[in-house]
Amino acid sequence: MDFISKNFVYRTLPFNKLVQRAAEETHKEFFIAEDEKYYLRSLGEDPRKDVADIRQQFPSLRGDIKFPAFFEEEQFFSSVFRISSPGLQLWTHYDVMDNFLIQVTGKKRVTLFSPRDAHYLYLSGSKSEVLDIDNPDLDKYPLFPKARRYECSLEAGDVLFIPALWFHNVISEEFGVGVNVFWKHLPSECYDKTDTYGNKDPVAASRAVQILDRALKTLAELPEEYRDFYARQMVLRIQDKAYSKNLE
Ligand SMILES: O=C(O)CCC(=O)C(=O)O
Ligand SMILES: [Fe+2]
Repeated sequence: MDFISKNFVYRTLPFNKLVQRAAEETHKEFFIAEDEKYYLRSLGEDPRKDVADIRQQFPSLRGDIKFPAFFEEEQFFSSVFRISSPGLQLWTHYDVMDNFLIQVTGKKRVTLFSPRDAHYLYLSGSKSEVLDIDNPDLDKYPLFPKARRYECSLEAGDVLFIPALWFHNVISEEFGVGVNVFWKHLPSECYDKTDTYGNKDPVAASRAVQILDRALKTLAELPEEYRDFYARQMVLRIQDKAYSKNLE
């Protein structure tokens, strides 16, 4: 799926039909093409306001789902049902919560990139513009090969811990059913209250970015030579004051 050219559409189907279509490679009934792929990412009761909780939206599955006991119930954020066709690839992105990705059936390849390699990923918001991570366009994305990648294969019964801010790209190698659970590891007030997907930046981060945008506008009032001089000082100050010395 390509979030820039939006090569996908949102459609409604009865659940059994969705499962049937996601499980077959060619369809007798389809929306666009007989080999189209399907992806379900479950939502909350009111998708604009509520977060997904598989225990509420799919109560008959409630008893089947036990989240690994790595966090307190009050840290729970959401649990998302994910069903995908074979061959479906989800763009590289980060989420702001810690996450267990639980594979129920099928096989997935998950490629992770460290948050520290973000500057090689050509980000647009929380998503990377590099879609074909196995065969990237090096004229457009020359720094991409510098990003260290960590790959793993998820099979039925496997659970992958994806820490907050770690980029992930997911390819379903088979028809797959999975569930993921996001939880807050920062104090609750750090998170954006309007976030329903677990991918809005923490409030302090969004505020800092807004202030930076204002600083950039202000710098633009200066002639080039001066703007360059003060911008470089500011970069050095950010590196000195805000970069972590504890991370490799
Ligand atoms: O497995 C998938 O389809 C996507 C998983 C994902 O993006 C997540 O768990 O945050
Ligand atoms: Fe994700």
